Amino acid sequence: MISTSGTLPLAELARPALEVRALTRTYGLGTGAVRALANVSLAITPGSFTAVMGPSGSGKSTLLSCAAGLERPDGGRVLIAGEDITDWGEDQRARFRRERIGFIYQGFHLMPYLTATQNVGLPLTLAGRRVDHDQVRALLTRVGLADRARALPAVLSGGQRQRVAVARALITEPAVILADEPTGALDSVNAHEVLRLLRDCVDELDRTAVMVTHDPVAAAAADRVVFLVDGQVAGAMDRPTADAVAGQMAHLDELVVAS
Ligand SMILES: Nc1ncnc2c1ncn2[C@@H]1O[C@H](COP(=O)(O)OP(=O)(O)OP(=O)(O)O)[C@@H](O)[C@H]1O
Repeated sequence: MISTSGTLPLAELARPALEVRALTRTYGLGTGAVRALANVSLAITPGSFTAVMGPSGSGKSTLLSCAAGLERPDGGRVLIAGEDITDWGEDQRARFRRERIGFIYQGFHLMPYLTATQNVGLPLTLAGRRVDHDQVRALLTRVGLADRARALPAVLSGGQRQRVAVARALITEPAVILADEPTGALDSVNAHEVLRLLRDCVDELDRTAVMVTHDPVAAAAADRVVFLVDGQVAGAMDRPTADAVAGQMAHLDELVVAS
């Protein structure tokens, strides 16, 4: 789905923000080998919000890790904004990751000794780029934390910490934001707020987001849900509702049989 603001340049609209082609990832060898991903292909449209769901062990985290270049697939390709990162060395992938991918984790992963402002600016600092303090202030305002700019994570609530993490994920204007269970550690009010922020990132800032979640309510914030079962894409749902997603999750085995 394309953002309603329609401000993305045509060239960017034409190519996926993230594409994985025939991705395969196996852990271990011989009889103990586990096939975490088996021939997974996905193309994520710029300016869209995609949820990835599936049972425990279905390959969701492995998919995000491969998409981010944290892990190398055994087979297949990973392209971010048209750049094929599959064969790059670790240093090149790490640099690219810092600049072009925004991460949001279930456990926030903020630096405990840095203020909210410093945490938001950290990806730029690590990339050796100047931190634009007006941009950091604007992002903290967007996530509703303008008055907590100097706070350390320890004095922020879980919801506030995750909102700092959302601002941090946006600072480099990444090609794609990858969120692994971003609401998993939050109560429903804070979860709702974080989902609203992710939605706004897509609708108002033309960002692209891919979120792994177990929660049908969270998945319903996305434009599309992709279902994984046993390391394979087992179906997708556009314009999901929480009830429809929950219904589909209850029948995933049938989807695999049908696919
Ligand atoms: N480093 C690893 N070494 C061995 N096996 C692994 C490793 N990482 C993942 N696996 C296996 O690969 C499969 C997919 O794991 P993955 O973590 O991607 O699933 P998931 O859908 O994210 O699960 P969950 O919802 O429980 O987080 C599982 O069978 C898992 O045990």
